[in-house]
Amino acid sequence: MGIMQTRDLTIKIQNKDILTKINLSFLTGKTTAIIGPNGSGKSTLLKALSGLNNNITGQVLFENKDIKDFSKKNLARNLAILPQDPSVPADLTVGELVQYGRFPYQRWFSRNDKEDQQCVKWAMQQTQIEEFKNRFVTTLSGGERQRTWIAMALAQKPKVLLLDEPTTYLDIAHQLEVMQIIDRLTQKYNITIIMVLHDMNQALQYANDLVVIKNQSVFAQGSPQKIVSANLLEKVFGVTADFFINRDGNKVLVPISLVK
Ligand SMILES: Nc1ncnc2c1ncn2[C@@H]1O[C@H](COP(=O)(O)OP(=O)(O)OP(=O)(O)O)[C@@H](O)[C@H]1O
Repeated sequence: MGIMQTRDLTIKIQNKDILTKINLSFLTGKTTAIIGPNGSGKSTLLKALSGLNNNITGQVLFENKDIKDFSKKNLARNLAILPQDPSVPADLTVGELVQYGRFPYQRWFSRNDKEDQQCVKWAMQQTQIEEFKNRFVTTLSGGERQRTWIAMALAQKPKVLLLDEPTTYLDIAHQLEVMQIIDRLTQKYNITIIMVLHDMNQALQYANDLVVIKNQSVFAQGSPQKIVSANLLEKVFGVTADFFINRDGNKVLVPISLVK
């Protein structure tokens, strides 16, 4: 049994069906990638998993309990989400932003400053941003900024980290950097990662499990190395692709053309 499940999760927005009867289970301490065409409902699914979408029918379960039964703070101690395009106030330093991640642990009558500081330090170490601590977030490069957002989410000390396209806008080296941070979080700290990705090769290389969304439903779920095939790419994205085996023995793909 995975750390999170959806049961007949259905989402309509303004009377339009976005997701219909989604039944998924997410592996504990592993990385799950969610892929699918633009507009297929990936971000909507991620938001629903985080409890940010109240407009759902069906259930989202965290450790077998409906997330509706968690207080906001308690949920935030377990689940952290990094949206696609977070915006940052102009006058916030890296250290201050990461500190915000501690909000779910702070109470008006007692602040556990030492633990807060330790968690902030740990989060900044994991994402290698300690040297930027006193810089304004707005002055960072795209890669540094993305690591800062991840650090803020990590400061929450979540069991599950939800990431929406964490490598968009990054060059290939910084994409790898983010994926390696993610890898370490699962392997060393048993954090469960659920992320929306567009890059199928990143999913093939880094995800333990893949969820493919198409036409408001789950088209397939399973090990990416097993389920990604020419047939799947044709049916889901309408493209033909060639496959190769890389030096690690993993499948990689090269998209070739649109299916006529
Ligand atoms: N607040 C909203 N109001 C109206 N429609 C919405 C709203 N939020 C999402 N939608 C619609 O729901 C559908 C799914 O959107 P979503 O952002 O989840 O897709 P996605 O798979 O993440 O897309 P992309 O790959 O382009 O980021 C889209 O048709 C979108 O226009």
